[in-house]
Amino acid sequence: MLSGANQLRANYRMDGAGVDDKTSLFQSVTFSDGVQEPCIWSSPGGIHKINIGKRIFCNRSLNMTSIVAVGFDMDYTLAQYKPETFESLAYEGTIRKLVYDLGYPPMLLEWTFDWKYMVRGLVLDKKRGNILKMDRHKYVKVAYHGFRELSKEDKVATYGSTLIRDAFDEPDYALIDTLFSLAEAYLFAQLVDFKDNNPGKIPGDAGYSRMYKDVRAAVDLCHRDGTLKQMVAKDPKRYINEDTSIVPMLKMLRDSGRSTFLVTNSAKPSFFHDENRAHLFEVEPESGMLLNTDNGTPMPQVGGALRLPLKSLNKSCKVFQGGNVGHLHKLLGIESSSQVLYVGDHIYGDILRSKKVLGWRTMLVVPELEKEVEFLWECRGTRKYLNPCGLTSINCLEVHGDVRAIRILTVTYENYTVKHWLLFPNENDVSVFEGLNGDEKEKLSSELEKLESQREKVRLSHQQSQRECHQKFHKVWGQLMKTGYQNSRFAHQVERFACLYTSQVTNLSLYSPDKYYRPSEDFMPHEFDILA
Ligand SMILES: Nc1nc2c(ncn2[C@@H]2O[C@H](COP(=O)(O)O)[C@@H](O)[C@H]2O)c(=O)[nH]1
Ligand SMILES: [Mg+2]
Repeated sequence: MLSGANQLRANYRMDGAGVDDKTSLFQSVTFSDGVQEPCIWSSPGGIHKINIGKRIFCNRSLNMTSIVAVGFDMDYTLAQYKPETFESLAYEGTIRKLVYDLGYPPMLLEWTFDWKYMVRGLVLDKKRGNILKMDRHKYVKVAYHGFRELSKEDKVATYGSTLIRDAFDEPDYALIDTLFSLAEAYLFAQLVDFKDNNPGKIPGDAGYSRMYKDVRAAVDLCHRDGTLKQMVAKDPKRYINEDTSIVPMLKMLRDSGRSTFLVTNSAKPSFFHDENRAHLFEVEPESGMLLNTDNGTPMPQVGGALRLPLKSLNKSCKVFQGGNVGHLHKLLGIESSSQVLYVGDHIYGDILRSKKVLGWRTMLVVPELEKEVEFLWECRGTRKYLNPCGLTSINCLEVHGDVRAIRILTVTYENYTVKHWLLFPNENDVSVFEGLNGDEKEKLSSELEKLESQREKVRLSHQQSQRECHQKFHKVWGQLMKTGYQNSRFAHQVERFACLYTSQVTNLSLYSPDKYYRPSEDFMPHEFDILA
């Protein structure tokens, strides 16, 4: 058992730079195979090639040398479920409960699930039957009623008022903030459509909120009554990715002197018992304690200092149910909560609460990120071209030495030049014609009309290009971390609460366990053009 940072051993120095690693620089590098790829420039001696999809991104400086213990969540973190099979299982189990236990029409049993349709970060409006994607200011940018997109007018009328400061939180809204919620969100959208098209067919003619409650209760039951666990236990390979790099990653951390621990709501005994992996955590292989949650044998309880004084903690017993962070820190020799790095997949349960309530450092696992950044890399040129700030020149239309209109020529991108016109003063301002004779007025007027029509064309084509770019990420919801030009609400939460984020927990082993993670520089809008 470790008692402090001073006992850490730095066996692994893969990046060579260790404590003061300022060299982590993201670059496009052409490798010997001729392929240009994004890489990490990770050591003074050369390039340590890390695929961009596997990179660890940093929001807040984190010096691993001050981390004494690394904790892990289990489900969707160490146990990498395959949403295509696991969420389908949850979907089917939920439908069966709706039909057989809650009286929903049997035709639901024929429904199918598109596991790719819903994404994290969406918000369900339970009362209205809508699914929303919003930006970091909680401005609703994309809204669907069931599977029907709301018109811009309907969207603005329902959510556009800046006077109503809707928090878009429980109880009227539900956040899709874990991959476990993809199936219930999809089922909710299906039921909304079904109710609209089949009045009276939903039991008790329940409203949208009631339907959501039923779906939630049915999903919850699938998790509690063993429906899902039993199926996964029968054929784990079908539902969980076998990741052979987890054990080496845990060993690497332990060899570097860190304690490792697991804090989970889940019980996955097979992980520990297969190949005797229990030694990877502060768990005794023979104890079988994790199995006990399933077979009913009492687990050791650490139910709070009042009931169980610290001195009575049985050191040989390494699995606890309940308990509190004080006990855990004591067991791990943690002197300050910032010596703990916790890695999880749930932005609220694992990350926000660990950071805000416990003061732990955090790393969020976002499996979707791998594809997202790879795709971003591929279409980086288009994104630059779509950036509305990319001005290249400004010209003025002058009449009699007066500036009557300003023409802004925007971005030139790979032989494709877009002209964007901005008028000043605008065509409704009659002063633009003051002092001009009839011919001059007509000439200027037609010039302004041309500019206006060209501006409209550019605006529409720009909008279309932006839409196409977003649709490449996801046909309905676009880029996970963006909503238009703004960060999405999900991205905003990641930025605020996750010190680090990455696509897979095992990406930790691609970096030195002594790495000093540093964020990129922040830019305010006024600094951006000058410094970025
Ligand atoms: N009772 C419910 N349990 C749920 C639900 N969604 C997920 N889960 C279970 O939580 C744990 C998460 O494990 P962790 O390792 O990530 O902490 C896992 O066992 C799921 O089955 C739910 O809606 N209701
Ligand atoms: Mg989890």
